[in-house]
Amino acid sequence: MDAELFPRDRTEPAPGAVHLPDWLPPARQRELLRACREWARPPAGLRTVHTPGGGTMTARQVCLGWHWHPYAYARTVVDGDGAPVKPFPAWLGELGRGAVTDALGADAAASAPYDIALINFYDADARMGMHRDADERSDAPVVSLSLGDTCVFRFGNPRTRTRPYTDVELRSGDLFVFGGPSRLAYHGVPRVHAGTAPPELGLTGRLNITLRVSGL
Ligand SMILES: O=C(O)CCC(=O)C(=O)O
Ligand SMILES: [Fe+2]
Repeated sequence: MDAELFPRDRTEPAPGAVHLPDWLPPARQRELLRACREWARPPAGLRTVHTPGGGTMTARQVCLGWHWHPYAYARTVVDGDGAPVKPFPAWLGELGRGAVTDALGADAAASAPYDIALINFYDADARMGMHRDADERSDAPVVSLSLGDTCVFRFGNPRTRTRPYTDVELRSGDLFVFGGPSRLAYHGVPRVHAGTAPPELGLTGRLNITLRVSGL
């Protein structure tokens, strides 16, 4: 990673979509990583996701609160070991509210509590195609936290998978929030930069945690 003379700035790549670099201090990153490692254990642990068209997602996933499977939510791991999904902890909801307040202001913080976490683990070859987070029944902003390796996060528009989009570099500790007119924007992860995680974190690869309000 190149050294930097100036801190990275907050940016708004699309209306309602905000990138806050270095939002999570190193100690909170380590705490969140420790929690992710617990959540990834079976039952209802980290799994490979298969899509109805016969595809396999390269990022492996574990869910809290509600289990996402293409393209719906359930209370048990219906496409895996069948176990009940792990509970969504209150402290993660507080983190989500704080994130939305910092990114979009207190008025944007959802009245309904955050109750879903999708945790994706990317190894060096993993990526995620352009998609919308459209299986929730709430227009509350999606909160995305990144740990470990830096990635290219492609953030687009609600109409098409293609341009216009902006490529944002998401590093360990970065926050990205998308709500309002960008809540249903297409986004994806075309690339992970292997070996770029902060060495003191102790993670090989990348974790992304998205927090959502189910409305279910
Ligand atoms: O890994 C990321 O940064 C994005 C993850 C994502 O888009 C999702 O879980 O729906
Ligand atoms: Fe997504």
